Amino acid sequence: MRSDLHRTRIKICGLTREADVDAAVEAGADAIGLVLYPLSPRHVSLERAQVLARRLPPFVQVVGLVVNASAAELRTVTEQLPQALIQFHGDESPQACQAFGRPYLRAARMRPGFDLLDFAHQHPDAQGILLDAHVEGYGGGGKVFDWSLVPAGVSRPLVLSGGLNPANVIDGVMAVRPWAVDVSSGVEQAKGIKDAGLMRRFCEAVREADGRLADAIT
Ligand SMILES: O=C(O)c1ccccc1NCC(=O)[C@H](O)[C@H](O)COP(=O)(O)O
Repeated sequence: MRSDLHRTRIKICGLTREADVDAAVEAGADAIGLVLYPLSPRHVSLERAQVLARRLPPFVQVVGLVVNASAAELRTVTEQLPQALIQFHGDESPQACQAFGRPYLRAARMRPGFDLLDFAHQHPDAQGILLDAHVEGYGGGGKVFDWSLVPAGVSRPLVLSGGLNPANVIDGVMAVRPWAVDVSSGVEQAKGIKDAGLMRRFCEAVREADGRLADAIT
């Protein structure tokens, strides 16, 4: 249940440039996502991720996104980017996600018939479940899923994702009332190239949604 004081957290994902990291922080992002998956057009190496992460001020979280990384690769990520919250965005089992013993984000690819309640129960150590659209490949598809598929009572904080942008994020927050939202392509000029104005407008829209929900509660 949301309180009237809830501030929907904002993750902006797929950053590759220093100026975009700075602009995301300026716009009000609470987290920046760095795609460590080599096949993504938004991929950054661990060395670049360290450089970008060092720009973050206190209380802005870096998220390291992996897809079916090996245990050795994951160990390297946690050693070289120890401050990162890991986002599992592939087919990783609950055991694989929990094996490295740290909080993590687990992506769920939403589609009719998907049991999100059970999925969340399988991930008691997940700091959150990121709800993404079910697209070919693994993610970053810019596609909205049917928000009515999200049931009440999910046991882990939810991060609404998938095709969000400044024009639809208010509706998404009002519909799902998530702990946080996540956006990538909806604030881009091109893959991996963010638009400072779109990031600002996205964050402003999330604040507008919070205000409307607070007014509805009080
Ligand atoms: O962003 C990518 O390129 C990507 C590639 C492979 C797996 C996951 C990827 N992104 C995951 C994210 O967390 C995105 O922010 C999420 O899919 C939403 O993307 P969008 O619909 O473009 O806002």
